[in-house]
Amino acid sequence: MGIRTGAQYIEGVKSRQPEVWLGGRKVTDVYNEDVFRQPIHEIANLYDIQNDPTYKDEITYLCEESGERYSHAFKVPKTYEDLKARSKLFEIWARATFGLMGRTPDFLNVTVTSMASNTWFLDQYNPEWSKNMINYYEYIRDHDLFLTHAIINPQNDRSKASHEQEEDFTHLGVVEERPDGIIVRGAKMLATLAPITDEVIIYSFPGFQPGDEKHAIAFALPIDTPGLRIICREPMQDGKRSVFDHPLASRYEEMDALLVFNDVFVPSDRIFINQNIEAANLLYPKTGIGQQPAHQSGVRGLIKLQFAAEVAARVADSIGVDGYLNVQTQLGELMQSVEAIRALLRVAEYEYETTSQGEVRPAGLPLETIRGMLPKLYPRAIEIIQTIGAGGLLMSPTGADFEHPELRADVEKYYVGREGISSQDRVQLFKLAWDLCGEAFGQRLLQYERYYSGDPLRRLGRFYAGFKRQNSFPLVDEALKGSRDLEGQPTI
Ligand SMILES: Cc1cc2nc3c(=O)[nH]c(=O)nc-3n(C[C@H](O)[C@H](O)[C@H](O)COP(=O)(O)OP(=O)(O)OC[C@H]3O[C@@H](n4cnc5c(N)ncnc54)[C@H](O)[C@@H]3O)c2cc1C
Ligand SMILES: O=C(O)Cc1ccc(O)c(O)c1
Repeated sequence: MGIRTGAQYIEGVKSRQPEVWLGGRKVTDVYNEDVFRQPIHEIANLYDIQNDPTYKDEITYLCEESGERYSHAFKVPKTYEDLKARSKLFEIWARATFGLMGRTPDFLNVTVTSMASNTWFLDQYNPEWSKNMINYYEYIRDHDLFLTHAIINPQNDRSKASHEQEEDFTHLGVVEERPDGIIVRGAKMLATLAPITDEVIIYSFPGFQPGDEKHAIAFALPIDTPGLRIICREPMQDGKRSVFDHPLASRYEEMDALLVFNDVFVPSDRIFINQNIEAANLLYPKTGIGQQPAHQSGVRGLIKLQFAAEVAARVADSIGVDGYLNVQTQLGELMQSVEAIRALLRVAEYEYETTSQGEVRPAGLPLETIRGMLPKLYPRAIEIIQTIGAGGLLMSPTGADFEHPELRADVEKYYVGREGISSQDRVQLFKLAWDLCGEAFGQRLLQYERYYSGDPLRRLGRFYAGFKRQNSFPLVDEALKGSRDLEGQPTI
């Protein structure tokens, strides 16, 4: 079939009946649920963009073998140009949501592409698993599917392994093996956008310990598989808030959910890892499934940071405070943050690595540096918007106030900005800024940037340890040589 349109994606959503729970209620019609309506349309827009002649040739490719057109997310990058083509896809899609939606279809599509182009890894354990992975990749590519994923065990007792949790099968695991598949029970988190996706893929960040065998699994299923329950967090919007009052929150909320598997059957051909701790723990570090989606996160994160920086600058300009040195230094800091991430991204792409399988990946060091820096730079950007907007962020009247004949004159007078900025312009800008830096919606966006790639603290610690393994800090040896005499003795 090849690339889908927005309408085809929506048809898919309407055709399914996943078991979705929202605020103590079972959702019977996902498409017509207020909270999901706008996000569904934002995702549909992305599918439409790939059919738009302005972008089509840039972000999709014609496969010679099948004669079909697929998204660049499904092309295994073999050259720098392939990597750049992917980067363009990430950028065009991220711009469409200002980088505020992180788990758009490209994220997991590149992950699965990466799994399928590294089946040497699964082959070591079971050739059936790698065959299943290749078939699954072709299936989602041919149908252009949208996946959610849950790779973290629920946050119960982090000081204990999965098999040591108070109750058995709190963490997802295999309860029964059958000739034609496995039955799984337990929970996994944190499946962003789950209710409006086509499929779910389960794998794990490393961390399984001896005794966790039954939990060490990877598989994929249709999102409406019987027994799979999607428990949504409390929505931050009701789906009815006005675009004037909440220009971002009313459009880009990504729902997050806990997935509960109530004895769900996984057919053999959808199993990628079955009860193998080593395979489950090494899948992430040994294949490209860290680096390739991190490329998407880097490009998207850059757009989001740039957006936040622009909002800060426009807020400052609109109230005439960007001539003050303290405000200028904060804005300058933000512009430099954006430049730093942009430069790292370019280095990651330009200094790409080629694996022994011929797959091209963005360079690890600059990519990991982005992962380390964004969880600090984005919260700082939000803090700067809060600092510059100050009390004004809390003062905005509503769209309804503008429309009320008794109030109109007041709101048009008392909310004006510097010369040339009308009351409505300023209020709209401040509402947008508040969605980003004050609303629960904005706090989630911040939490996303901190945690989407795992715990940033442990990541940074691992980064240093890995850096040390590969670097002997030779400059210090060079410098120390200078303080020794010709016989190598210290000069005092
Ligand atoms: C908005 C949002 C969307 C997300 N979307 C997805 C998604 O779509 N799919 C998905 O699979 N995941 C998703 N994630 C989950 C994300 O992968 C996890 O939040 C992340 O891996 C961190 O795990 P945790 O939240 O369980 O934190 P924990 O691991 O429980 O950490 C909690 C705290 O304890 C500390 N801590 C815990 N264990 C240790 C340890 N061993 N040593 C030292 N300190 C420790 C941490 O530093 C942290 O401060 C999302 C997260 C967020 C916030
Ligand atoms: O390591 C990375 O940054 C890539 C990544 C992040 C979060 C995920 O959930 C995931 O599957 C992959």
